Formats: sequence, structure tokens, C-alpha cells
Amino acid sequence: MTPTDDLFADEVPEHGPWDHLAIALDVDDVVVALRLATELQPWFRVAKVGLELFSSAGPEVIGSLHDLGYDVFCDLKLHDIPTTVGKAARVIGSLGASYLTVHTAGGVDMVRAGNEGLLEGAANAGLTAPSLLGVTVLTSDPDASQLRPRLDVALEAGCEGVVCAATDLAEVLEVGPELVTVVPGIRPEGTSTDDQARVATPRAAIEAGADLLVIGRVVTAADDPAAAAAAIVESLS
Ligand SMILES: O=C(O)c1cc(=O)[nH]c(=O)n1[C@@H]1O[C@H](COP(=O)(O)O)[C@@H](O)[C@H]1O
Repeated sequence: MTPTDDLFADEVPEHGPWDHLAIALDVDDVVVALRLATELQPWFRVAKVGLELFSSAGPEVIGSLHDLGYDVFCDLKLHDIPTTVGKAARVIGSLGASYLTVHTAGGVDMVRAGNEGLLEGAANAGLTAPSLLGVTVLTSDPDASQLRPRLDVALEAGCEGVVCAATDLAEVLEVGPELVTVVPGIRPEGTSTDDQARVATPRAAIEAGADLLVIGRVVTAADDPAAAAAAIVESLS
């Protein structure tokens, strides 16, 4: 069953809830990752490569996911001296990733270097400009008191978007209404929060203004990942 089978029997819709869904491929085996990505392709527009998959599969996985039709979200959460972050971001930009994360806790100079590097890498490779996302306060942290200063860093350094909890969205959109908002910690009603502290249901996150929901274990660790993805899309339809 795919979104088109289920919801729109006679026509193939160009847009739907899946425009707002990123699948976090948090596995350490590229074969498993690509199998999941292939199975889940009808339900997600964006595939997220995090530290686990990037460490195991290397940068080539970005191209493999792109070839499957995904926009690729490279979630490396860079945090180092500005020169190192800038150079790493330039490499990622040249590989065709659409999004890259950096920790705003690294400060304005570091985040700006990441942004410049990312855009330069993409431009040198003749690719569309990717988006730098500033991670504000991790959703595993129950204390969001650093949200405002980190948003200020993201805005001053020119981030196109931020990663935040759904519960942070009101403040984020007040301070930076133009920011693309990416929201992890998504948990449908009645599912385990695991190590996440600030969670929300898919619908609550979208209603609070999220542009892109990061969906992880609720789908990838489900007995039937496609059915779990279908249930999320249905909850948003
Ligand atoms: O940058 C992220 O994607 C991220 C930021 C954050 O604050 N919290 C967070 O959970 N993430 C990522 O979002 C995904 C959440 O996975 P689940 O908890 O399994 O839904 C993981 O890949 C995390 O690395």
C-alpha cells in the first residue's frame, strides 16, 4: 500500500503529507539502510543520514539515496573550530546533500563558516544551494533554556533553518518566522519516548508550524515499517 493507492485512487498527487516527512535511517549497515529507503520511498521525500550510517557507509551513501529519489539530509551536527567546520561543510556541499546540520552551540563564527563552506562546495560542483540547519537544543534534553541564544546564533550566522523540538516552535517562529523548521522527537500517541525528552505527535508538530518532521524508530524499528509510515501519513491527511 502506498499513499497513492490508499488516498487517491484515480490520480497521483504531486503533494501530500509526505512532503513534510524525513526518514532517519539510523542503522549501521548500508544494505539495511538502502532496503529501508527503497521500501519507504512512497512515504518520505527526505532521507536523513546520521552519524551511525555515515560512519559505517561513508559519503557514498548520499549519492545512493539521491539516486533513489530522495533529498538527502546529512545530519553530522558539526561542532569544531570554524576552519574545520567550514572545510567539512564544503565537502558535504559538493556531494549533493540538500541539508547539513551544525551545532549552534559552536557560536556565530563557526556556524557562519559552515554555511559559507556548504554553499561554496555546492557552487563549485554546480549543484543547487543546500540548506544549513542549526541544531538549537537537542530533543533529548529536557531543559530548553538555551533556545533563545542559540536561535540568535542561527539567525546571525545565516542558517536557512533550525532543528528544534515541536514545543519550541512558537518561540522559534516568533524570533525567526522565515526559518525552515525541522522537528525530531516525533512520537505518535501511545509509543515509547525512548531517550527523547521533548516529544510531540506528528499532527501536533505540523499544527505548531513544523516544515519537516524527522521520523526515526517509530518507523525504522517497527515490525512493519511501511505500515507504520502509512499510519503517520494518515494521521496527517
Ligand atoms: O538533528 C537531528 O536530526 C536531531 C536533533 C535533535 O534535537 N534530536 C534528534 O533526535 N535528532 C535526530 O532525530 C532522529 C530521532 O530519531 P527517533 O528518536 O528514533 O525518532 C535521530 O536521528 C536523531 O539523531
